[in-house]
Amino acid sequence: MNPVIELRGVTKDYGAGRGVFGLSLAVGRGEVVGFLGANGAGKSVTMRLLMGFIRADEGRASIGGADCFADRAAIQRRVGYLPGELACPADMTGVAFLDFMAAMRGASDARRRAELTAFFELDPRARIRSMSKGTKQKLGIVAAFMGAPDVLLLDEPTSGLDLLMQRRFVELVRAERDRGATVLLSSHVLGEVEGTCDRAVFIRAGRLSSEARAADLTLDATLERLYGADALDRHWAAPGAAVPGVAPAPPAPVPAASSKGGSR
Ligand SMILES: Nc1ncnc2c1ncn2[C@@H]1O[C@H](COP(=O)(O)OP(=O)(O)OP(=O)(O)O)[C@@H](O)[C@H]1O
Repeated sequence: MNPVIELRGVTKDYGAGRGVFGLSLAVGRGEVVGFLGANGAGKSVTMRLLMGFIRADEGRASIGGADCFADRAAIQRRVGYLPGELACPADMTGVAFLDFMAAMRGASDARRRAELTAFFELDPRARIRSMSKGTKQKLGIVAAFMGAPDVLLLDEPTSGLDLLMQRRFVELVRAERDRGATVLLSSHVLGEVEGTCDRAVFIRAGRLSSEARAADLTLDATLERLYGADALDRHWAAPGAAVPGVAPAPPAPVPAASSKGGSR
């Protein structure tokens, strides 16, 4: 494989076990890879390292052979990045935000921008401050995809999108894959990973833990990969498993199989 996105032994240590540690990961040209991990596992930190927003303590992150930190200006122009949360002045309108992003990336394909805006039924004229969560997310998606980048880093891309828009997003990523784009996509949504990705890599407590074909992501197998083999046992045993103020319900008795048959 000729990797486009590559991490080699990357560590960013925030202390107290927080951060990412010795990450090695390669995404080949035209591959769509899902990046799965529990809350706080290190997905966004990895994305930010790849965008050159933060500098690794150790190891090397590169995209297309360019060092993500040393060549960050070029990386940030070239890569379509959808952050977990849009960072922009709240007073800005959506249109001004898209203009700003297009100017920053030197990408000004007005037709594609209009097509994406229509596809997601987005009216970008409002001030970002007044937009709903899903509308802001659509704005971020249009900004990330409008330059037709050949590399996309998408951090929880369907967060806040309604079901129809989630489906449209899956269709868009499939079209980008057919176009040959290389994509790393973090997600908590199994259907989205199954619908778009070739394979999934798992991160636990800042370390890559396992890898699976997207087609093999059953719920139980994924829970195990995310939290460990005893995940479900630990969940039920944990004091936090009871909903505050609600007495825990006794476990439902398993229906005894009748020896007389009598199925209806
Ligand atoms: N600037 C920072 N300073 C200190 N700790 C940080 C910083 N950024 C991230 N962390 C810590 O690094 C760990 C990984 O965070 P990250 O945001 O990458 O998680 P995530 O996998 O994206 O989680 P989620 O699914 O909740 O979005 C967390 O413990 C987080 O608190």
